[in-house]
Amino acid sequence: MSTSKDFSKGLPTQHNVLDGSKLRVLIVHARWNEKIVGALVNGAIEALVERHQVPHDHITIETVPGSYELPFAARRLLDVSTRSGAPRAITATQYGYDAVITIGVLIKGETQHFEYISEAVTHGLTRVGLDTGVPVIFGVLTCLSDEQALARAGLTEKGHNHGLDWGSAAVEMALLGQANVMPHTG
Ligand SMILES: Nc1c(NC[C@H](O)[C@H](O)[C@H](O)CO)[nH]c(=O)[nH]c1=O
Ligand SMILES: CC(=O)[C@@H](O)COP(=O)(O)O
Repeated sequence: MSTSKDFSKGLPTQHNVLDGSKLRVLIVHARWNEKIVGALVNGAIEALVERHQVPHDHITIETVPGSYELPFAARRLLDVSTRSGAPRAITATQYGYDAVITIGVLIKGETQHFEYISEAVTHGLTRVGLDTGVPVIFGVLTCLSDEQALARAGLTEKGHNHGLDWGSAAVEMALLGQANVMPHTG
């Protein structure tokens, strides 16, 4: 049984060896809650580049106003990626990216806006992934306070930047099903 002392948040590290050097990754992030979103985006990029060797020029970053726009933008940007003449991704889909990381920070206010947006974004992003066959990483924090959001972006003393996990999740999911890429996890 783990205690709070040896409990560490985030993904375990055995998949950090996955080679993402041939992958093309799209990051779409909201501009709401800019400071927190910025830290999460940086965490995702750090994981892609430093843990998984994704080349900087294989990472495309686009922004949208708020989290509600993320599902539409993810789908639209995937669709135009097939028409842009960009080099093809390594996965066998018609799209130019092997994975999409969507990032936003929803913080509960006084009304039910938070609940409606959270639910719509969650379902929308799930749908984009299943409809396109391109893994869509759910990098949307749904927080009840500013403090919760800051901690999950690694901006507090004991916080953990979830963007790091999202970068690794994107690589793992992009490589899913490809021969000889999964480390033996015993
Ligand atoms: N309140 C938050 C929003 N709200 C904006 C919506 O996401 C959307 O842009 C607007 O309703 C227009 O369609 N977005 C966040 O990302 N975070 C929030 O806390
Ligand atoms: C995430 C939200 O929708 C929220 O920030 C909106 O705040 P409010 O409910 O006070 O309008």
